[in-house]
Amino acid sequence: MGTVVDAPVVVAEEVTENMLGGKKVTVVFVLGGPGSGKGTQCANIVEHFGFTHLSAGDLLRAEIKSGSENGTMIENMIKEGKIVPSEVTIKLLQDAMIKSENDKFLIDGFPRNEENRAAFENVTISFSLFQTKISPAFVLFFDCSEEEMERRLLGRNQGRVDDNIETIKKRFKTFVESSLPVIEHYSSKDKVKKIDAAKPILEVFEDVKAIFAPYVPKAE
Ligand SMILES: Nc1ncnc2c1ncn2[C@@H]1O[C@H](COP(=O)(O)OP(=O)(O)O)[C@@H](O)[C@H]1O
Ligand SMILES: Nc1ccn([C@H]2C[C@H](O)[C@@H](COP(=O)(O)OP(=O)(O)O)O2)c(=O)n1
Repeated sequence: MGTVVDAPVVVAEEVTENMLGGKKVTVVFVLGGPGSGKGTQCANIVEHFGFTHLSAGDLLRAEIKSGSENGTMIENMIKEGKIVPSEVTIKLLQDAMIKSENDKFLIDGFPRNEENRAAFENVTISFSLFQTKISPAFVLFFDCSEEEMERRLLGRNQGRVDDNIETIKKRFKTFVESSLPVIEHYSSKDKVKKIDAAKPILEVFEDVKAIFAPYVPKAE
């Protein structure tokens, strides 16, 4: 019998729960197909419940505009309806969370695939052996038909390079193939709060409000 030599294992000195930038954070993932109304409802939640809204798509579009070295790659992925590699998106989200003075975050449009999810759950803080495991308090899922989402995206009129019928079809395919499995994963852990997002904006917000009731900010 030969000698079995174990491969060296690097172990984090400490694994913490939801600690980031010296604070304990509350994270809600906001998921749903393109055009399901995530951004619209996040704006309402910010106003009523004091969360900070971090849209993965907005952060990626800002990165393109800033002229960063990843800009062209990100733009091409977005035009093709594909998902940008996790390390890029997670760095943007992590930096924004650390920079913010808030400790309650709505993370909109993330995680969009299994790679996004697994990578975020084991974020390693740079420059240290500390590792923090960030898991969401719950996942808000806006459920809407493709027909309705297509109508909304074609009417959104924000000059986005991906709101054209050809890219929209690709985004729907990516959503079904890559994002729905993430929702199923959280569903199996009883973490998904599903909303009927086909209703008018104010009615959708009534349902959202009921879910966020435990997060009413304390009166000053
Ligand atoms: N419940 C709704 N009913 C009708 N239109 C909506 C509703 N929610 C959002 N919209 C509109 O649909 C478009 C897409 O909404 P948005 O919030 O940008 O979606 P997402 O962030 O999921 O892509 C926007 O033009 C928005 O004004
Ligand atoms: N986690 C994410 C979120 C968005 N993206 C890219 C790919 C998506 O099609 C675009 C647009 O996402 P955004 O959330 O802004 O918009 P939609 O939900 O598609 O309307 O950004 C990504 O690569 N990874």
